[in-house]
Amino acid sequence: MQAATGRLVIGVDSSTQSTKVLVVEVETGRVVARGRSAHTVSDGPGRESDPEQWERALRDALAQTGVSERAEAISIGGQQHGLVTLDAAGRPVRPAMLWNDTRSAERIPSLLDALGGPQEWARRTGSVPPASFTVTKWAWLRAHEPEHAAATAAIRLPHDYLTGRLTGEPGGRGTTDRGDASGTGWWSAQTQAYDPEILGLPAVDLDPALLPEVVAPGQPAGTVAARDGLPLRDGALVAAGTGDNMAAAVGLGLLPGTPVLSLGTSGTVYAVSTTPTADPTGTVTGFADALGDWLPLACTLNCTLAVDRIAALLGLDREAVEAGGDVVLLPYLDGERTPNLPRATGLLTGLTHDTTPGQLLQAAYDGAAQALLGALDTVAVSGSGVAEDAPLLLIGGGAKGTAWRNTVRRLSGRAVVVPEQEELVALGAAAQAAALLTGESAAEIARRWETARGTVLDPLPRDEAAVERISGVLEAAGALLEPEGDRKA
Ligand SMILES: Nc1ncnc2c1ncn2[C@@H]1O[C@H](COP(=O)(O)OP(=O)(O)O)[C@@H](O)[C@H]1O
Ligand SMILES: O=C(CO)[C@@H](O)[C@H](O)COP(=O)(O)O
Repeated sequence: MQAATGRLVIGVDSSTQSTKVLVVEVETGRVVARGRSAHTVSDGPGRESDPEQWERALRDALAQTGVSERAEAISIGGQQHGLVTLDAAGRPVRPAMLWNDTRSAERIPSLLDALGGPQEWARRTGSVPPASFTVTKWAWLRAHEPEHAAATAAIRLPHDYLTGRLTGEPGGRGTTDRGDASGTGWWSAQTQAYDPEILGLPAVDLDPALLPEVVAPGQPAGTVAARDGLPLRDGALVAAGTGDNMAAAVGLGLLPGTPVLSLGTSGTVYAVSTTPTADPTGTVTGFADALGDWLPLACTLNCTLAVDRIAALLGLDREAVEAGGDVVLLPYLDGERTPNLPRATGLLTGLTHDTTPGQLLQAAYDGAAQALLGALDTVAVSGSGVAEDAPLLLIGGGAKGTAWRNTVRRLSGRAVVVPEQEELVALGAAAQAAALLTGESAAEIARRWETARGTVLDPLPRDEAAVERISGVLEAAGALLEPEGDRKA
């Protein structure tokens, strides 16, 4: 890489599978160095990661860049929703329960009832909380591990935890931002503050003093004060950071009218909206964005990892897809959130003697992609200005794959734009950090950096037959996907 001469900032993406760090030149947006370090996630009934491992991964990834100590500001984008519980000394009480841990689904019916039903949750918070949301995880912890709940002196989201490790949380009050706060379930989209009634529900019973301060868009969280071996400059500015999807929206300089499809551990589809949204069906969560607008979003639990797993089971390379056949594969290996089937398992139907392994793999791509594309109409609410034929911005690790690109084109019938820049979450975080130095808005900076520039792939005729096959199987599957008594727990 060319030597760095200008002012530098750091953007971090602490996502489910890894930490990615970009060192970016403020003036030009040029990425001058990068680092990456993997995380481990538990398997078995839950999905957990050790927050201290994220910090070690951050240290490794920063050190790999070789220039991190030159940066004047840093910001963290992180996987949304995870419940990080800290004791009075600021150490994790237990591993974090992640966004894709569905054990807390059992708490949802009573939480919904306690506030007056899904409609009321949507009206207040913008979302009907799925098992991903922090509020359901906290309710689960109180019910199953009361000793851990009692030992909790502070609650943080993954990005808040890392921000706090940088700033040292002066006065013990950590920070978050409106985007990530809007995925907790206890932040009100109406008042844009924590909701005392939700925090006071018997199943939640959470003292707001345990929660971080919600920093206003564009304001810093503090300065680097607690380096603890992190290769950063003392006194460098720390931006508020945000959830990874909000960070990617910033990183793309996203404006209303452009839908985004992100293919990573999670699949997400979203657009910026100038008005708050409230979908009482729960398909779309009405998040806030990081900058003062809104980010209606649908998310699946099974995307690139699930498809890669099916390819591995078949002994195929992930690109070895074949067209044809009538097989349908719903790859709900981790339960699913869209559609909301937290205890579902994968379902395969339509096999014949003629079915080839490549067709089975293609069916896995189709099942994963259609779950997201089917939610696009609900994301395209008024305020988001998304037209029926608006091209889709395709991002995330999966966007590098030809099979993913072609599946999205074939099932959406839309043109697809794949940005040249691959790490949009980290770039968005870098833009947040740069905004602290220049006084511009982070999205303006990203637009100045031309981060959304990329290859345009023309639309393919929409494969209506495949879309209908998938919805037909979903409708007919009933109890196979939603075990009896699922919603009564
Ligand atoms: N060249 C590629 N083609 C298709 N998929 C890819 C390619 N490279 C990486 N991936 C997929 O990207 C995924 C990781 O994407 P990423 O957006 O980094 O995930 P996350 O942010 O959830 O950790 C992997 O699960 C892998 O399947
Ligand atoms: O739960 C959601 C969005 O609501 C996920 O999108 C998480 O934010 C995890 O993101 P990745 O690690 O897959 O990027």
